[in-house]
Amino acid sequence: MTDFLPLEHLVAACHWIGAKGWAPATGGNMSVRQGAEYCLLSASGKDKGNLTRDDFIQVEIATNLVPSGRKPSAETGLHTLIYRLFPQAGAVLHTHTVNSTVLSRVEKGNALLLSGYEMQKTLAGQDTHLNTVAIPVFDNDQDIDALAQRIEAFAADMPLQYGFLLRGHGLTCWGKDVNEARRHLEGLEFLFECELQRRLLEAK
Ligand SMILES: CSC[C@@H](O)[C@@H](O)C(=O)COP(=O)(O)O
Ligand SMILES: [Zn+2]
Repeated sequence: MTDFLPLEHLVAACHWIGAKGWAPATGGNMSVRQGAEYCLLSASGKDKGNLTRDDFIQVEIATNLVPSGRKPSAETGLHTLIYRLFPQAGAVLHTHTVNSTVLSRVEKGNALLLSGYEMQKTLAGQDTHLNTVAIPVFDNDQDIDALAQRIEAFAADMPLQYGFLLRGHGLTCWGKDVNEARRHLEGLEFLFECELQRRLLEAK
């Protein structure tokens, strides 16, 4: 695995996420696609800001089976769902930030609507602040299989793009490669902070 450049990029992304404080106290998980059948997922329960290559575990996308018998993320089923839904997805990042945790609770509906922000253009395919970008919000669940099934059913009617929020939990986002997933994470996090502050100020 030493020559697998996307994994090097992912390890660097994990360190960046840790330095940002977006994966506190072992929260968060990260993965990268390894061909059509497998992905490499962060080990469960580790400090994601300090991961090394050896902390990534191969998982079969179709089955969630782990050839090594090691223990990947408790949220493996959400990563493999993204890789199954989107053959072009190359990396998935899940973070626990204050903005995503709070905003996903304040928003009572099933989507966070973002419009009027120039930074929407950090999201692939968005070219104007005049669009409305809907980020789905799913109620959190400790049963990851059930949660993945709920998300998959939603996606059958309304294709997912960029990422989704888990209420009171955090953001899961992806991209065609680690760089794009990082840009989506940073862009969405910026937008969440703006939206939270806008709601706070306009409520006064
Ligand atoms: C630190 S509690 C958070 C976990 O329950 C989970 O939501 C999480 O993001 C990290 O789980 P992990 O199994 O380490 O990938
Ligand atoms: Zn989590």
